Amino acid sequence: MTRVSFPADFLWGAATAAYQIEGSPLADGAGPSIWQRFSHDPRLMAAKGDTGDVACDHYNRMESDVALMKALGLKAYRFSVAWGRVLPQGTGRVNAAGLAFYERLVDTLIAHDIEPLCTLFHWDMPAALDDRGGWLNPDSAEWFADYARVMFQALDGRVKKWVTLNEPWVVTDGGYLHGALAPGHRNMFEAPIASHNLMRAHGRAVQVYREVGAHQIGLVVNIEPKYPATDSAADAAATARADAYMNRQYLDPAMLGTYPDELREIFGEAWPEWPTDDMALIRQRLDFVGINYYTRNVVTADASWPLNAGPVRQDATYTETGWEVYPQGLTDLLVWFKDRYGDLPLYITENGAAFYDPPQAEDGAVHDPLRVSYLKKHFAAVSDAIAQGVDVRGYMLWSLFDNLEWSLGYSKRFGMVHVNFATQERTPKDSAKLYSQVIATNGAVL
Ligand SMILES: CO[C@H](O)c1c[n+]2c([nH]1)[C@H](O)[C@@H](O)[C@H](O)[C@H]2CO
Repeated sequence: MTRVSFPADFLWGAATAAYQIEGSPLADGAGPSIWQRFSHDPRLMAAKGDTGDVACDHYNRMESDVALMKALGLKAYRFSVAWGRVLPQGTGRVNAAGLAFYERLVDTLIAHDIEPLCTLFHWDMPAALDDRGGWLNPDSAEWFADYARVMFQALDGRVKKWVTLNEPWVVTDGGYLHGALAPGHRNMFEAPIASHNLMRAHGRAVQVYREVGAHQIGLVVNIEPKYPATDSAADAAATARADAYMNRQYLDPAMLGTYPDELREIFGEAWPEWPTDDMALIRQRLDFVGINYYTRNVVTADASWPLNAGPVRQDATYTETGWEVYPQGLTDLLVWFKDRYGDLPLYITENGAAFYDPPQAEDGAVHDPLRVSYLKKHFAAVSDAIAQGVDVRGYMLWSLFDNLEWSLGYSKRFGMVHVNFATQERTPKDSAKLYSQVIATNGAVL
């Protein structure tokens, strides 16, 4: 590992998402999202009773939360917009009060010299659009384009880095194939359709941005590098299937205008023949790509697992969400991206870990040594990739706050700032104190 170093203007920040932190999901005329429905349905929600009704109460605490971001020294803050706050029915009438919250958030960030990075879609589709088929409806691309236009026209200039979608793979795999996430479908024929329409929506939003925007726009994908358990041909094929399904299924169309060949084998009769025009729509020039990295997967051929590709547990530290701590995977995937797709600017738009933290701070402190260790190793991994010529421009720690970890509820704490959900008290953990030093010294403290 070479000495840790970062470019002088490296953008150090933190990330959150609307439904995970805001609370007040129906306030001021907002329309419900599919996550409002899903989290209130005990048949669907794994952590029954955990909803986004309050979360971190950020909707009511925004100003003090931004002041806390400033105190931590953040240079940037990646947030998402709840589509249904701005367009309660998903299309049509704009809810001025809902849009005003995001204008206040952006203005407050700028007043504190914190750059806003805005994600348009972080999983919380308006329920009214789900009633019209959601991402299964081909009209969803235009619904999203219209919503994006509203946001661009309201905030572009104050927001200079836009993200269309957060992790289309998770939306598709979790929401349409395995049912663990909203809207909770379990249908192999639906998954490719939802996935393709998500990517069409991404393409349309970028086209709209090129009409009305003046700054930068990108896509955020989760990448989980896949490593064969052995050098056998069967494990190599299983690894290629897993990589195609999770990683290349989204970057190849966005960057190359093609789907990986393995997808036809994986989905079989459930894989449609896509119109060529769609592939041209999806492949839009991007100003950056955001990479969400948490862990890797070691793969072996195993017919008892989807894709005939099963995970092989390693002799390593694992997080509360069952993810191996493997910082080398971040370096490897960044070099892989550059080699496969070229020298596009990249941001680490999410990286972090859930380890056990107590529900309450003790003596005003929360000691999280495992997270401190995780973060130090992953900062170094980013530095190693930069040293190998990868154009990484910034890092957004996941997450600023402990928050609603989707269907897992509040039990999985990813925050560098502890939240006591009984009192809403915020307490910077030791990891936040480390991060402040890393930001202040641009990594020299590592
Ligand atoms: C498969 O893991 C993904 O990379 C991933 C991990 N995470 C995510 N995506 C989401 O973008 C966040 O909303 C989650 O809270 C966060 C932690 O689970």
